[in-house]
Amino acid sequence: MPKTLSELRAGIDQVDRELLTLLNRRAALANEVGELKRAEGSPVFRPEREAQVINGMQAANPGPLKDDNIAHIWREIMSACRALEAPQRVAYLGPAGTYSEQAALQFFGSSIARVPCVSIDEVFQSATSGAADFGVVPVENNTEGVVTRSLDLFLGTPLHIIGETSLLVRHHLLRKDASLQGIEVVVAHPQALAQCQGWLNNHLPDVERRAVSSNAEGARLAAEHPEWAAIASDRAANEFGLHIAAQAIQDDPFNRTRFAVVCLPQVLAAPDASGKDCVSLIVSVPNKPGAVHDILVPLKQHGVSMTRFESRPARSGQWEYYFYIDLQGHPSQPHVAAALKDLQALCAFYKVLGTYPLGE
Ligand SMILES: O=C(O)C(=O)C[C@]1(C(=O)O)C=C[C@@H](O)C=C1
Repeated sequence: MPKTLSELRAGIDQVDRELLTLLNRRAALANEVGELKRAEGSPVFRPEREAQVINGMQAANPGPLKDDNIAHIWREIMSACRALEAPQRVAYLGPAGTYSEQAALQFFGSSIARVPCVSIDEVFQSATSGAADFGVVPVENNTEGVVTRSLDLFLGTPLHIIGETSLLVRHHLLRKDASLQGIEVVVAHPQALAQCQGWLNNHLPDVERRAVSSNAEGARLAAEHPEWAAIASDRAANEFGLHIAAQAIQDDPFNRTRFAVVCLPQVLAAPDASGKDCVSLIVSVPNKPGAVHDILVPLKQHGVSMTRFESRPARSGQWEYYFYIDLQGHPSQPHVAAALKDLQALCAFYKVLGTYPLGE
């Protein structure tokens, strides 16, 4: 005999009670961990431990819940437990409703103290001055390339990268009214305007495109001006009471943006190895033939994979460049340590931006 709806719901209620007891037992343990950490003055947030917990739960997952769901659920559980130890203050490019905010929530879970900033520069300043414990900044988009302001600020900052997360970015055209008729201006962050240029050329070829400081700021303006439209997320549509006049208008359906999570080394030292880690570096090489080739040799010799290689002008007036390099592994692994030592010996400038668990 198949069970009735009320029997099945009674089963769910029973399981929920058990989950409640278990979750509170877990929270009480985290509270005790918090007391231990307070006594020894060590940091609350431990990204490598959280990565291990999530990897472990995914490995043990028999289904039917998907591994993505498991990651999401445990991220929130740990966020709530962490907030009992001490709520972490996280700075990001605001206002509410930006992709940067979404990235911050994806990385830390929703139990954080939010510190929205007006620019990427202010995110770096907040995390440097102590106004926030952590900052979340965009570093690259798979269609538009690197976020140059973030890369340039990495060069001189005392902050280091302790984590990363990447977001599938779906841009919508948002407006007070749900139609495409009578739009005079499209407002958005320059990156979003660039990521949607094909759609804009096809559907709104004669409409002015105006760059603003963030997509959420564009949404705020579109809520004030009925003849303006914004390019932003569905969260921004909710936040500012706008309609989605056209959905998923980004030219690349797999449009992803990667964000780095930064903090002062005093707030959190480089995370221990989690098993799936990355080292980010900035280097420059002497201006001589073959120098760029030479820095790749130690990586090959020690069997270290490079997952990213970007260049930025050094602004020295010469044709000199800084190279932003991501390597797979952790410096506690002898082959990675050996490759880094040999690489450093070849560089005119060498800065480790961070060592951190690979993100989602
Ligand atoms: O294991 C710890 O250090 C904890 O504080 C517990 C816990 C968790 O909830 O599992 C919470 C915060 C840390 O970032 C890591 C893990």
